Amino acid sequence: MSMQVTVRKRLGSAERHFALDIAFDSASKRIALFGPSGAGKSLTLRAIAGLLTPDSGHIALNGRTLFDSEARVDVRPQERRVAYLFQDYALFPHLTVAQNIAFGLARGWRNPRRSASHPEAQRWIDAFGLGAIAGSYPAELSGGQKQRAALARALVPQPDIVLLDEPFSALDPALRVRMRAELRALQSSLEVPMLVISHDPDDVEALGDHVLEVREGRIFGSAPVKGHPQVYAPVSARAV
Ligand SMILES: Nc1ncnc2c1ncn2[C@@H]1O[C@H](COP(=O)(O)OP(=O)(O)OP(=O)(O)O)[C@@H](O)[C@H]1O
Repeated sequence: MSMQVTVRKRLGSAERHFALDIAFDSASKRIALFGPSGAGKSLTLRAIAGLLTPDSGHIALNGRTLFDSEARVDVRPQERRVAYLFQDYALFPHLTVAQNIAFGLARGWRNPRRSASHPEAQRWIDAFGLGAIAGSYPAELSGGQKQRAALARALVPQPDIVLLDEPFSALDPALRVRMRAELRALQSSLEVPMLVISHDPDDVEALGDHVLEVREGRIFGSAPVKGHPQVYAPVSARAV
């Protein structure tokens, strides 16, 4: 896996501005963007996914250019082979687990039929142990089942990377611990690289090998998580 990201974007109104100026390279399969609320983590993720157009910059994944302002390259989100997992998983409430997962394969706007069989979707249903609840609707699922269903839907189209935006933010602390462990186990068993954003050091510890700390729109520090615990230190404790 190789990822190069340089993104500059100015946002705001007359009274309030935010300047995003992010640059990093990574060869890790487990990248974590860590930093306080409002630091620019989600904006960075959205730029990688193609949901936010930078003012300037360059984004490449495994040598494939997804965005380049100078060369005027801007690959459409659906052609980037980048999966984006939203904070609340965004499962379709009116579709069953199997239909939600098959939706990852769907071309066009038609929902997958309840009765249709999709071997590629079935593979992930089996891999994630979702067979017993394949016919259930999202409202009937536990938090862990929702997470697995959303991940399965994201993985079905065989993305080059999965981006996870604060995957546990909506959970109570006990469930958060369980889901973190579950995602950690999935990371070990899956080949697909993941980039996770979080403001929780425990998430970073469990889910990242390459940690990038984001503050005020910039990469403030970059380190392998185990070797450099100073990434967790308060900003005042370090030289900027
Ligand atoms: N469309 C916009 N116009 C102006 N400012 C924006 C816009 N979108 C985001 N911002 C600002 O950019 C900053 C970074 O936002 P971002 O969502 O990337 O933060 P974050 O690090 O992901 O925080 P959180 O953990 O709270 O999601 C915030 O201060 C936000 O208010």
